[in-house]
Amino acid sequence: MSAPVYTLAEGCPYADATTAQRFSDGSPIKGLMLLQDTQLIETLAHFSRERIPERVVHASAVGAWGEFEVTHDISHLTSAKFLTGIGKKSKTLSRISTVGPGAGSPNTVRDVRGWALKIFTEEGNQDFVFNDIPVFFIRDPIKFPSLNRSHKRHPATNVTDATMFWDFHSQNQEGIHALMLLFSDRGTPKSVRHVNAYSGHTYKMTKPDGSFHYVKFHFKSNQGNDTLTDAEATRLAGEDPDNHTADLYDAIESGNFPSWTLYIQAMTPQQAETYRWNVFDMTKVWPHSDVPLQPVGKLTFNKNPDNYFADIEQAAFSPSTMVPGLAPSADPILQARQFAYPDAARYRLGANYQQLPCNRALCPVYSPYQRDGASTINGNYGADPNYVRSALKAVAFRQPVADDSGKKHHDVWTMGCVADYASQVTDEDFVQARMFWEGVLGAQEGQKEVLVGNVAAHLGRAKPVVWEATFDMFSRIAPDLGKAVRNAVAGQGQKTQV
Ligand code: HEM
Repeated sequence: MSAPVYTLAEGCPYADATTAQRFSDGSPIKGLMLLQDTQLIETLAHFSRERIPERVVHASAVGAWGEFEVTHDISHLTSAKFLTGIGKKSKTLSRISTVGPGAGSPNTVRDVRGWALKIFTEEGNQDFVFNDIPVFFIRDPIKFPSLNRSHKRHPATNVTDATMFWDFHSQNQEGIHALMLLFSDRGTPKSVRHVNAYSGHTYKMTKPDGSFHYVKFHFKSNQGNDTLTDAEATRLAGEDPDNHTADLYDAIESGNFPSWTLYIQAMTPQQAETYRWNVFDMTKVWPHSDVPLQPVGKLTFNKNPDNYFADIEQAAFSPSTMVPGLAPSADPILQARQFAYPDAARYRLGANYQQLPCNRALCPVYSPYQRDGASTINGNYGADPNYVRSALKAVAFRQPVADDSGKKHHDVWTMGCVADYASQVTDEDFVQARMFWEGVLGAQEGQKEVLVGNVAAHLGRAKPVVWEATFDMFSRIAPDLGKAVRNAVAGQGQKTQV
């Protein structure tokens, strides 16, 4: 292959990429630089603009291209075409991230993993913006900035701060189930190939007749849900901070393609009405014994990005990006997220971020009432009318969804009044955390001690002023847990006993 001819960014060939033009008498040490030196000026000016705003959360990540294949028919639940027809395949783009730390931070820190997936379907893009734990720390969206600030850096010291972390969580105890998962070894996954991903939220699967089911999504790793111990994760963070990034890249490069099985849990609206837990409360799971998992399809990562910045940093995922057949539920966190992600993408990438190659739908896009703006690269719909209902050019529309009584009952809001609302914590919020403590960790030799040790190591770095409230919070799960955390913090360095 012949070598590419170097040019400036406007395409003009240039003699040497290392020269600078200067005015001199030939002396090696004397000379003045010239403003006409376009190569030097463009090189320096572009360098200062290489960074775009980092994601305010989930800044550090790894990504891959892939494929989703339908393995089980669920056309009785949804009209979404990418889920209809066994064997149907769609191209995908994924981005798996830590949440709190900034870009370039060690991969193995104790944190939730974000798990974003874009499925390029014949009906437009379907984004799943999930986490590797099935519950969330809050259920009131206004708390989201506070939650994340408490996990990040202190405003004065700029150091991550255990006191802020436990102060937030001991005063907002609805997150106890998520905390239990975070401080088990699931908070330190072995690699991104070994994490599961969960919608957490309840979504809706809809049919054109207006009927629907409530669903939760689960992507289970076919590599197994494997973890590191706290000590292994800490060692890797120092010795091999890019460990997860390199692991995924190398696996894909060597043809060892990781895969996940997609399952759903589905409930009718009537079942949701009488279910023990509010299906719009993201701090609760639906135990599999209540609502069994149904297999749907297989996701495989099969291609590394050609360029990280172009494919992964510029990728924009949003829970609001949904194809016909899927819809948001009334979960307040999910509702808030419908706004937050496109808003963040416009700030980070500009008004036309959907036109970037990594985000561009593969099916035809005709959105002529959204045009112009910085970096318009889609032809801008030429001379087509830029206003609605023009008689000059016919535009076809999707058939509206019929209204049936089931839909009316859950989606038509005829009574009520505007009121300020904040959820309150009750004993019921500790039930599932207790099920995890007794049923899951209790069934695995030594895992209760692991969780207590992980909590104590972190809480021990916080100021004592937040300890009592935190011990009390863990006692609400089980008195032995609260006592064990108290003893472990008091006796840091001694062996943990539960
Ligand atoms: C009120 C609640 C939430 C708000 C306001 C919120 C907001 C945000 C924002 C602003 C970003 C950065 C987006 C960007 O710059 O492109 C982000 C990223 C992300 N969020 Fe959330 N978030 C919320 C809850 C959640 C929940 C519950 C999950 C998982 C179930 C989640 C998963 C993610 C993931 C995976 C990313 C990274 C997306 C990517 O890779 O580009 N978030 N969130």
